[in-house]
Amino acid sequence: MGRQRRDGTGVQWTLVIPLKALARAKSRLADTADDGMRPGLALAFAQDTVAAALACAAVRDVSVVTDDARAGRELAALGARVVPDEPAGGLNAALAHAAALVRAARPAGAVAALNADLPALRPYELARVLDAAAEFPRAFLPDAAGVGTTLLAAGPHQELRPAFGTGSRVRHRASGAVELGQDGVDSVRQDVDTGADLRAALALGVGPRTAAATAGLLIPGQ
Ligand SMILES: Nc1nc2c(ncn2[C@@H]2O[C@H](COP(=O)(O)OP(=O)(O)OP(=O)(O)O)[C@@H](O)[C@H]2O)c(=O)[nH]1
Ligand SMILES: C=C(OP(=O)(O)O)C(=O)O
Repeated sequence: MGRQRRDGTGVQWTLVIPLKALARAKSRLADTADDGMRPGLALAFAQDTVAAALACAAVRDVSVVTDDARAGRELAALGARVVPDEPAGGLNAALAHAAALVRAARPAGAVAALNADLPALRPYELARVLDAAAEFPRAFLPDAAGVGTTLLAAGPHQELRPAFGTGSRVRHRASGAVELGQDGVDSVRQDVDTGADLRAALALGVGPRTAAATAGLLIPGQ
């Protein structure tokens, strides 16, 4: 049984969080963190994202889609289920496959894809977004830059139909997913791709793994 809600819609979500191999992750942070640091930084972002997601009252469980052994170990230790990155066809294929696995186990379950690079994520802001998403068959939240997507949600019996990647806001809107309101949910929108994004996330306040991983890092413009 899912946890009882004190407020909100009462819908309990399964989150699917994709994470590529740490050695290849966060390439756009190369001017901020060197090759030796980026894998640890990508893992710290994912750990803070998963920990906040698991602490969210609207979240039943979290599946991380990854083939990275170290990330899988660390995120399973936080309480996430780890799903293999199949069919090796990139981000959207992996998300569609993982969402189908979730649905096979619970056909009427609500499923949402969430980026793994949200180190400032606040559980109550995530609950606000998921409660809003529960009003629609499919819904999404644009990222802080206004061009991408940080969350795509599909209600009971709805296919997720993920179209993540550069410029995904327009694609998700064109797919019929409802764009959710953006007030008061900055921490769910603040993905970290660049040094400027990292600065913005630090200003919001990041989780403890990201705080430790960025201590002593010279971030451009900071
Ligand atoms: N499982 C899985 N996750 C992926 C894949 N490609 C990207 N992701 C994840 O999807 C989210 C957005 O990915 P990207 O922006 O393409 O990659 P990134 O590592 O965040 O950043 P860049 O290397 O700078 O592009 C991140 O959480 C990634 O880890 C994939 O092929 N499989
Ligand atoms: C995958 C995405 O994120 P980004 O490329 O910003 O990491 C997206 O916005 O769909």
